[in-house]
Amino acid sequence: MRRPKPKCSGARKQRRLSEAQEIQLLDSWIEAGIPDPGTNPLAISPPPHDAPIGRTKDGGFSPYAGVRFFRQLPISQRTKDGLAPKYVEMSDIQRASLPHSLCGRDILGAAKTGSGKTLAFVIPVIEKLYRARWGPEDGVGSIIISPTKELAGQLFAELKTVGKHHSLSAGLLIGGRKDILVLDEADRILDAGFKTELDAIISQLPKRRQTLLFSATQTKSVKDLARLSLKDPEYISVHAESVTATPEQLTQLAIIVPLDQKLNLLWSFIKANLKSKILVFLSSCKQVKYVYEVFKKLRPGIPLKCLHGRMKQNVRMATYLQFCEETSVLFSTDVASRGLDFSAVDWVVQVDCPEDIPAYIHRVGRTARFRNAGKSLLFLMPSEKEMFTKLRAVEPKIPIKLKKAKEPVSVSALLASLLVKFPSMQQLAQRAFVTYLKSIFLQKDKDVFDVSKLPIEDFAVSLGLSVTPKLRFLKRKSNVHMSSIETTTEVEASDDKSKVHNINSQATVRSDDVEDDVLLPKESPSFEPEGDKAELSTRILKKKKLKINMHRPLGTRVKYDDDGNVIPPLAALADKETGDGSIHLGTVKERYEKLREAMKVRDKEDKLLHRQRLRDKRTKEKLKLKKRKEEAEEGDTGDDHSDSDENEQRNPKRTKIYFDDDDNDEVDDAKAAKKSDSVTLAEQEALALELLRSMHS
Ligand SMILES: Nc1ncnc2c1ncn2[C@@H]1O[C@H](COP(=O)(O)OP(=O)(O)OP(=O)(O)O)[C@@H](O)[C@H]1O
Repeated sequence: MRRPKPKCSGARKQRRLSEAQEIQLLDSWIEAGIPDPGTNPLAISPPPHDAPIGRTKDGGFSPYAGVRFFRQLPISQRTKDGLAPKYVEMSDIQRASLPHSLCGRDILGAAKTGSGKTLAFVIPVIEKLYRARWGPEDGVGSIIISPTKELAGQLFAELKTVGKHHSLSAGLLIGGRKDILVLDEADRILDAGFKTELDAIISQLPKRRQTLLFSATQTKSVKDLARLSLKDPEYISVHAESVTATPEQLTQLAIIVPLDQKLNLLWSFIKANLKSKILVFLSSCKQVKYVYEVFKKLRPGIPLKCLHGRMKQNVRMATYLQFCEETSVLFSTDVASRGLDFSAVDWVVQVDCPEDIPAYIHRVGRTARFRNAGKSLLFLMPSEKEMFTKLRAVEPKIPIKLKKAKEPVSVSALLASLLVKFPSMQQLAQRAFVTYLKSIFLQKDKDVFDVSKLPIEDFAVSLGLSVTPKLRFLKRKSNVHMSSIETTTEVEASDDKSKVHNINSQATVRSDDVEDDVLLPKESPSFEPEGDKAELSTRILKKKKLKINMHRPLGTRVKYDDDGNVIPPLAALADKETGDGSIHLGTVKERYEKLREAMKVRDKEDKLLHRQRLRDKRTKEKLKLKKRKEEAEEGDTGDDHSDSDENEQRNPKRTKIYFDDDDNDEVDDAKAAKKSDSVTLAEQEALALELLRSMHS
């Protein structure tokens, strides 16, 4: 956001003067027309189209509560210029909230998806900072918190567009693994998954502040609101009287489909809608990855994309932007369910049932935005019919209708042959299988989600799997207390919203982050006596919680047999002739000698590679520096720049985007790897000797 550049200091002074005059006028105008607390500006009839705006002939000011157009509001000319020509007439939530927020009140706003809540807080933020003459030297003037990186990026873009004539500097802060945070989608941000981050931010905020909270499904929990210390907030719920909870222009359908037919139906649906922009919701990253990869191989005849929380930040952002532009199919987790304003989505297809009604409302809200039409289709398994009943029973209504499915084209056989041709997909399919079932198992609404009613074997076949992966969590359910499941699944929060709740403990876990049981090491009958099994499984759980077992020798690997059982170290060296598992000391020494030599060679190779990387990096940096120097020299030859132009050149952008630096990560990784390599040999030898000693003692 940049102010137009004045040519000389005289012009700058003039500009400062007019700024001060405008601010004074705006302050007086706002003061003169403050709406009464608790009143709804929508109930006030708008003034005539040609009524005066701002100061009136009698020395008073025009009213602004109840007006219909942005130009009638007491906001700066720069903001009005930023809004035009796209935004002329206000939406209901904007009309209802802006008169209150512009005069500094806290707001708790709820309005349907796609109804323009973003501008309802972007405008007061910009105006508040402008009227306070907030400059970069004053520090952070406003924080906008949103639950996902893409949404934060979108809000940042809107702030830049509307504030483009202002001199504010804005930054976009997005975390690497966890989010940093704008105050949009308030109910989501206030839920348990963001508690630590939000509390940390709130603790740093000044007591005297203005807080604006917006969502399509607003929280009214007194406890939640107390955490934010809202001061006499205005509760603005513009669609509270509305007949429907979802946009009126949205056509909503549901279809009953068995689990093993879902992919067939999805494929048939995509093939039947090749000219449509389709957003497909699945329950976990692994589901998304698998469906995206296999459908891509089957070439449906429309571009396919995927979006989930495990993707690199820059790829996520690029995918989001591409889907805004291009007619394609986007497979996504709930990371795309809230706030994102993809343009002109024709269909939202929910292949996996949403966890609750707010989740349903946000997902379908990605289509039918701002007076545009859209359609949504919800796949429900026979065991999930209760969700349909719940959706129909909610007030205000969700007008969803059941549709009969035609016989879909079967792709299961094609998927099976793909898994044979591309073995790496086998693992994707197994993971998709396990995480999906586990997410159903962990869902809290047991009226809807019941894993025991699902055709598990048929589901595996439908994914192309020839063998049904083991589901250890189902076995554990009968004889292990739920808390041990918690131990294995408790994970750090990420922005992927496919979270589910443990029924017993209400602990928040995410299906994506749940470990794949199919990959869990199992007890090895040949090396562990029967009685030690329980202890072994406890050890496995402990290791998983710690993630890194500090006591394991560096550079060691855990090996598994074909059934996924752990093969104890040195098992391969056991005397095959005696068959009793005994090991000759000479064999072991010989083995370690070989390993030692192999590691020396690897160590050397790694060091060479690392040096080469450093050399490449330095060359790149030198080239960059040289280029910058040349450009600067070229720039110096021109003499017709005003001083602000020079500032511009030195500081080409006042707005900054802060992303995680993946390159740096790589360098750090290389450093860490080098460091660990340097201790590997010595440690390896010491541990080997210790191991040998313990075996023969
Ligand atoms: N006054 C307006 N005039 C024209 N278009 C508008 C207006 N306000 C918002 N829009 C457009 O409407 C679309 C939806 O707006 P926005 O993303 O703010 O909705 P939202 O209520 O925040 O939705 P969600 O609940 O999904 O987050 C955007 O494309 C935005 O540019």
